Amino acid sequence: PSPFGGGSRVRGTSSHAAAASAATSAAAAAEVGAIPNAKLAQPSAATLAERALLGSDASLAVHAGERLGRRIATDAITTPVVNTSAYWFSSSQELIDFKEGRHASFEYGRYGNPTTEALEKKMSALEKAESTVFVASGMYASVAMLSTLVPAGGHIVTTTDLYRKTRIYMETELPKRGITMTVIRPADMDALQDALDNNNVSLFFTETPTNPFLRCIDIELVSNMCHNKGALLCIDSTFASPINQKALTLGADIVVHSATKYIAGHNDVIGGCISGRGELVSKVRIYHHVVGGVLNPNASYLILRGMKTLHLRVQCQNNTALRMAQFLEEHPKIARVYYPGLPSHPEHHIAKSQMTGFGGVVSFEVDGDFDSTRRFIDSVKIPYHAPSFGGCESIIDQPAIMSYWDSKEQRDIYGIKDNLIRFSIGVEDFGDLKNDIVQALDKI
Ligand SMILES: O=C(O)CSc1nc(-c2cccc(Cl)c2)no1
Ligand SMILES: Cc1ncc(COP(=O)(O)O)c(C=O)c1O
Repeated sequence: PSPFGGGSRVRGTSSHAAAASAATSAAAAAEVGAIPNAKLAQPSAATLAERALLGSDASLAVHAGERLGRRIATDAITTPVVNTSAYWFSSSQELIDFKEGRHASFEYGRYGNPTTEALEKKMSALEKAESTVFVASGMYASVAMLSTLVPAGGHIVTTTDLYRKTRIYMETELPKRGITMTVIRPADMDALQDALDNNNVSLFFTETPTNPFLRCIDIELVSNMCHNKGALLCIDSTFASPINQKALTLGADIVVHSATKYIAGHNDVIGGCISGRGELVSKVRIYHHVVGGVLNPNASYLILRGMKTLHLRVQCQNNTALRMAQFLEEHPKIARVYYPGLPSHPEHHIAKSQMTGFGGVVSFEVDGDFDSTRRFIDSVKIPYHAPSFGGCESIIDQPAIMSYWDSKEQRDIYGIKDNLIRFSIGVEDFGDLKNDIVQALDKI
């Protein structure tokens, strides 16, 4: 087999790198994802070696998927961007070996890419997942998961507090496949049990923490409730990031992320990922290979590069957000603060039990009306008035305008008050952000 493990042949590679790559190419071929019809395999020798070497999230964020056994064999420290739409084979026999799972490659760009594969391995290491597939956006990740794991005519459960576009997709597209849905309030475990008892539930899909009220669901509890009834549990863990929460270790079957947010972390790329057991992720990957919401390898590189500092950024954002939440909760012009790290949060006890940090987003209600809230937003100087969250630059928005301007009815149904603010804390200095918020509050 090629010394470079299949299609990504790099000229001028050192013998060391070639030997490392050759040692992993056969094992890598069996890793789910390289060949969609491969039997579910044990982790490759390289993956096992990495796990033995890299114990902490900090080391995994920097090196997992890249330090040992990266399929792209060069002497470069960084993972090269493999810009190709197709992969070549040296002989018909090599192509047959690929088709039958003995030779690792990707055949065509929609079926995979070595740069993206390194990223997938890094995420699998951080989420303690058997497999991860990276895709074009967080929304596509949710769509691919729902399209694959919920059968036509199936029934799902989800929660009232949810990213609005995810809700819109489930309300408008799933019924076209005869799929029905029960919507429960995040803390209403009786409603979840009732839904599981009275429906053949395929999947419970929820965010935790949720957008925008940062409600928290007890992952271990709901996974047991679902599994007792043969239902799968998928957690959208975007607001937590894999640093603060490892949902698979708590019983979730699948985790999805908008990599656009904390994972890439620089407000410069859109992506998504699905992580979990190989048997489940392989089904999503096969769907993805057909439908083709492909993550461009240049985007993969930006996300890989962002993940190098994921642990540092998230820890900083956790700390600053907690200090900001505590400050806001004491301010006379703030009516209410929603932050899982505050004892006043309805699920603070759940967040403490399943999260190591509470994230960088603080939602709060200004003690005022629509116009005074607008004046506050328009008076802040450091946070960008923009959508999205989780990046280095602080972002602030008023969901009543940003996400729900088109529907007063929806705002009323989901409790999106005119004075609600979402504040995504970046990695700026807390003092600078606090002073900026103070001067803006002084103006209302
Ligand atoms: O609604 C959209 O399609 C994108 S706009 C959107 N912004 C946020 C959001 C979430 C947390 C904090 C902040 Cl500042 C913003 N969530 O969706
Ligand atoms: C919780 C959550 N999941 C998914 C998404 C969608 O991700 P993307 O914008 O990468 O499609 C968002 C977007 O804000 C989100 O807040």
